Amino acid sequence: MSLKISSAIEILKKHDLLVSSSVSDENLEVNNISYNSKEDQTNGIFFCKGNRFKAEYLDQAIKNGAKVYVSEKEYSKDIDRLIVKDASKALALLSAKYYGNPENDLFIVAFTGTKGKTTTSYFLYDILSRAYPKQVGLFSTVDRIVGPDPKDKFKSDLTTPESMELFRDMRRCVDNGLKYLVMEVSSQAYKKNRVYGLKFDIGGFLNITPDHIGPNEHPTYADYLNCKKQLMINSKVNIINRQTNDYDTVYAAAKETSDDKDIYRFAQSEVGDTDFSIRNKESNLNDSVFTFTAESDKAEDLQEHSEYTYKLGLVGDFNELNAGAAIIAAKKIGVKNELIAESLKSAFVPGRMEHINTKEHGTIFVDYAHNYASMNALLSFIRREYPSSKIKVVVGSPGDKGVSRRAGFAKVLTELADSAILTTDDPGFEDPADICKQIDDKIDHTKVEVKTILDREKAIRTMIESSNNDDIIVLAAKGNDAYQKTKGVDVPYPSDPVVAKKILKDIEG
Ligand SMILES: CC(=O)N[C@H]1[C@@H](OP(=O)(O)OP(=O)(O)OC[C@H]2O[C@@H](n3ccc(=O)[nH]c3=O)[C@H](O)[C@@H]2O)O[C@H](CO)[C@@H](O)[C@@H]1O[C@H](C)C(=O)N[C@@H](C)C(=O)N[C@H](CCC(=O)O)C(=O)O
Ligand SMILES: Nc1ncnc2c1ncn2[C@@H]1O[C@H](COP(=O)(O)OP(=O)(O)OP(=O)(O)O)[C@@H](O)[C@H]1O
Repeated sequence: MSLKISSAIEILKKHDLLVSSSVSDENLEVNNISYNSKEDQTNGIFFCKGNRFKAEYLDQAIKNGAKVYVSEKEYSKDIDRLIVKDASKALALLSAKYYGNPENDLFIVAFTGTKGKTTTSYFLYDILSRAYPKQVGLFSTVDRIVGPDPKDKFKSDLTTPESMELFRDMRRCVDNGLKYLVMEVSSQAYKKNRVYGLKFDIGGFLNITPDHIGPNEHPTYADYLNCKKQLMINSKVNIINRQTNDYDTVYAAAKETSDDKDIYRFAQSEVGDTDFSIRNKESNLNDSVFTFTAESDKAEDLQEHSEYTYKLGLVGDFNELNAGAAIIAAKKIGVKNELIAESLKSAFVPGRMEHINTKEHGTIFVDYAHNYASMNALLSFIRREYPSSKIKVVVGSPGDKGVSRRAGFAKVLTELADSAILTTDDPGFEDPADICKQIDDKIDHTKVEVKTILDREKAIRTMIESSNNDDIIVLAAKGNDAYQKTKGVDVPYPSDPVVAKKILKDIEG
């Protein structure tokens, strides 16, 4: 991989990002790119970016071999430099070029939404992998898959990677023979210009509710919405949940760059003015059956049958909605209904509505729901489908972020749970006992029975041992995370599904 400095200058000028350049040899071709001074920078281009950047990082990068740096400030006159208006935008554009513009060789489908990005991405990844074996990549919060070999699958650090890693991993996808990429795009990705300049073949907008607002994330809801809707502006074909909050704003964003014929709307209830409708036919604790109906001419054109019935192996009405978005994307790519149906029937998403049937202790769901909106969607679904079951929840809230989730959990537990055990979930630098107390203080104890057990494994054991076959236990918010983020360290934790299965083995054999 390489980048010629003259070409970098040309790209920066084209995007009106170049403020000044001080370059001794425009023909220099760098073959190293980095924004982390600790790495080897031999014959490299180094990017000074981020609020916490310090001048000494550049000194270290120069010592480590950097030949050129890109920055919003002139920190040093010791090496060649390109001074730019925005270093994160420059990083995205120049990384794409450095890695040989792999995005041009991939059909990219991206999903955004406050909730459902991971689930929908896995649904579509599975569908496309059946239709086009060994040709599909996945960039999700859980895993990044850059090739067909098991060694090409690894855990993600961010939902949407930093632009440099994004283009690096797209390059790996292309080199490994992949043709399709399914990815999640977080609002932060737009806020931090991780996907700057990237055009998506298909973009899906699932929903938006107030979340991710606070220090280090978005200052206001308006800023959050503005970042999220960028996916619609930057997608050729748009898939939009007709029932999302701020639908008019999202639709207008899609219209900025796409014709009506390239915008597909879908809805779960009779809202009218939609292209597809999803209607639940039946559901149980293992799967749900729903019809997917074309409601407009362009929707008719996309499907072989104007109505098709799917069985989804992941319960929750919100998952039918996620499936709807994946179905439209798959249809647009040309996958047949039968193949989509086969895939959805056996859908599995790590840590999302994973269910464990017990012999004598009810049904256990492990689910990543970790704010009011997602817990409300989850517990309302269970309450509606199983009105006579007791809903028992084990949950904690993380430290150092998302403080509003604590009041959200108190509210949703009061409204919908029968009993709860509050426990530890990624306490960071906070005391988990304080976090649990903050949740507990806001719960109406006349409506829900609450205990605090800080040891998460003990909390799960206590809940399982005290439950019987009519109960539904929800192990919430941690999904299948195999760590507890504690004081800056990822302390290993076996994960909720593993813990629950081990306890069941102990007590049920
Ligand atoms: C707020 C935010 O998005 N921050 C991200 C961003 O940091 P930044 O550009 O501001 O950089 P910084 O942390 O100020 O550091 C300054 C620079 O100094 C460099 N450095 C630092 C130390 C050193 O010795 N040498 C050196 O060169 C660093 O490499 C960095 O380039 O760029 C970093 C990578 O370049 C990211 O790791 C970091 O994500 C942080 C860790 C994060 O957790 N972000 C969360 C909020 C996030 O993005 N979440 C969304 C999902 C949200 C959702 O669910 O919707 C996501 O997409 O994952
Ligand atoms: N469409 C939806 N609407 C509301 N809640 C949902 C929806 N889809 C999933 N959920 C709930 O949210 C949880 C997280 O789902 P998922 O991981 O797919 O979303 P995400 O957008 O990737 O989340 P995050 O950004 O927090 O990683 C699920 O475990 C489920 O409880």
